Amino acid sequence: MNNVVELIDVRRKFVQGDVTIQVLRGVDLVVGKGELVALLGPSGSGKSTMLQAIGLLEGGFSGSIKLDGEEVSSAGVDRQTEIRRQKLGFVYQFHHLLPDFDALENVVLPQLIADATPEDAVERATHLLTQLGLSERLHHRPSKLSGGEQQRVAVARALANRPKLVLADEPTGNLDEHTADIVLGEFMALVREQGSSAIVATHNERLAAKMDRVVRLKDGRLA
Ligand SMILES: Nc1ncnc2c1ncn2[C@@H]1O[C@H](COP(=O)(O)OP(=O)(O)OP(=O)(O)O)[C@@H](O)[C@H]1O
Repeated sequence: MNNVVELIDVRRKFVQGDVTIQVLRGVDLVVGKGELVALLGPSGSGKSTMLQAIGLLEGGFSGSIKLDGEEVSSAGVDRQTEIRRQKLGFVYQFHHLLPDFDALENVVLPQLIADATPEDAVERATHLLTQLGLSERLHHRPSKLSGGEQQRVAVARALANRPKLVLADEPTGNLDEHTADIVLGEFMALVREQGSSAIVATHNERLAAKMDRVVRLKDGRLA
């Protein structure tokens, strides 16, 4: 069985003028199928940068990045886009939902882009949103939802295409403690139910302790 993520010696530096910041200094990480990993580290330690590398959202990295057994760091742009659509789901601190579409449509759209039939996409979106307690909110636009509800829609959207791997960057960082606990619990249950893996970047030790494993980014490497 393939690991879902294998990073070997991943490095990233940012150069601005004559200042160079070496953010990742040789990151190694293996994430197994179905594993939920918390990524901890102080502000500025490179958690988002690491998720951008794994999510194929930016270039400029060196080292090896394998997703689902495939070396993707050297893949072409088209293949990387395909991998993002087929295999990855993303949740951010701020929901980034489309404001002119309702909750259901926000979860249906990524499925249509991935070639699902409209009937299947609506059924899957309804199922996910119902599991997240939003069956009465399907036709609300994001602006008519609470912060916790918005983030639940973002979770449903990330899981809609049954990604092998969900990358979450402070997914509950914008919520109060109680709501953060509930939404994270729901997120973890759904990820487990569909057998996906997840990497969740967070500052929150308490939430991190609920995951299968905690890794810490320090001085550009994982401890
Ligand atoms: N596009 C960029 N250009 C220049 N520097 C950058 C860029 N992106 C990130 N950095 C720098 O890289 C370092 C790591 O940033 P990153 O956002 O990955 O940290 P983080 O651990 O996610 O922090 P936080 O917890 O505050 O979100 C920071 O010092 C940041 O200023």
